[in-house]
Amino acid sequence: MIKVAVNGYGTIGKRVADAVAAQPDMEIIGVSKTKPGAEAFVAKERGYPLYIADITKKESFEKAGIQVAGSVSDMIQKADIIVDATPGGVGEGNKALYEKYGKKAIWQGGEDHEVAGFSFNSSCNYAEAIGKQFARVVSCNTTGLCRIINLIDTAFGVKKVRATMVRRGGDPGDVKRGPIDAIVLNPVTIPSHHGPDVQSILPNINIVTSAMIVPTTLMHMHFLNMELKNPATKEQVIELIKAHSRLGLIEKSTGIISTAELKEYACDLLRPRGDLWENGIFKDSISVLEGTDLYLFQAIHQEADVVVETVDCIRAMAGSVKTASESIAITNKAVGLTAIR
Ligand SMILES: NC(=O)C1=CN([C@@H]2O[C@H](COP(=O)(O)OP(=O)(O)OC[C@H]3O[C@@H](n4cnc5c(N)ncnc54)[C@H](OP(=O)(O)O)[C@@H]3O)[C@@H](O)[C@H]2O)C=CC1
Ligand SMILES: O=C(OP(=O)(O)O)[C@H](O)COP(=O)(O)O
Repeated sequence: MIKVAVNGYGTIGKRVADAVAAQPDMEIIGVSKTKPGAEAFVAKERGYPLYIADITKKESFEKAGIQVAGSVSDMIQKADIIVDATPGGVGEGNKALYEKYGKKAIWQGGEDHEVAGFSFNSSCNYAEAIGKQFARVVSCNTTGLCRIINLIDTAFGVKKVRATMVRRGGDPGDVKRGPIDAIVLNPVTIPSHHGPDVQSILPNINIVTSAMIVPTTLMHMHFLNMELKNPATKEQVIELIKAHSRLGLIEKSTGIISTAELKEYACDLLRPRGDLWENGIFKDSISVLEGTDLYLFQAIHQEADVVVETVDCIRAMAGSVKTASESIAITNKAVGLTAIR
């Protein structure tokens, strides 16, 4: 069994812990937080040993009824690999600790590519991750872009991509974020960081992205245009999407035309926390104009899509499973992911 520690048991960390715990070849040896809170009680209920960043705060946790297993250093020494899910920009500061103990580590998209020197997406570069010591799972938006762009590029060749991300302002549990009533150009400048982030995995893709933030928490929405090198039909694109286990297809017959309805659908499907691990591509939006001009809308559940990618990254770095298709199948089966159709 691969012994996994989650350093940062928050929005992403708690989901990664549950996804790892569900795998037949992995186990959670510990999770960490900096202060007592609801998620500490969830970790206790799940049986995940809780470690803390500052061991001098042990008394505050124990006063709250939370048993502390030790310090983050203690946790790291017990693990084979650490998933760093601390807030964006915090994870970089933990690298020295991982190096000190000679441990493998995976960061999330809030860290720069340079922190790990390798950015990961299971359907794009799984083989390159095999045996690596460090990796970064790219952010939710970049994960969603890489999945579909790589699929279309492999089938038809992509001359250029133009994409706009309409991003959620914060997660449902983020009571300190916004905006409340504005459309915020973020960034105002074009291109946004998403294009170069995609190129950290798909370096040959000509891509320009733009992004904004709006008052919603449920999901991001992408407008995607790809100019193809070779002609395609809408039907061919749909068949390719259907054959990809992390690309969901939202049928017109569901009546779903919004992130709220899609989230409700995921909840009704009894997904854990209503999580949509796959891209939510709106089938009716798929258009191929003049044979080579592809358009589509896709919803991205920011809290979820990186979670299954992180599990595959663990497996690749451990070297236990050599192919993406085999790992993805194990991961998807263990968490209960059958992409929506
Ligand atoms: N939220 C999202 O939609 C997405 C986030 N990401 C990326 O995932 C990463 C994590 O983000 P997210 O889960 O949202 O963050 P959260 O703020 O939800 O969780 C961060 C966790 O890290 C803990 N923490 C904070 N500082 C430290 C520290 N010094 N040592 C150990 N643990 C610490 C926090 O503990 P405590 O609460 O006790 O302080 C909390 O449990 C970021 O890189 C982010 O960019 C990627 C895709 C989507
Ligand atoms: O990290 C993320 O959310 P957050 O930093 O806004 O909490 C998401 O991955 C969105 O980030 P991105 O827009 O850089 O992909």
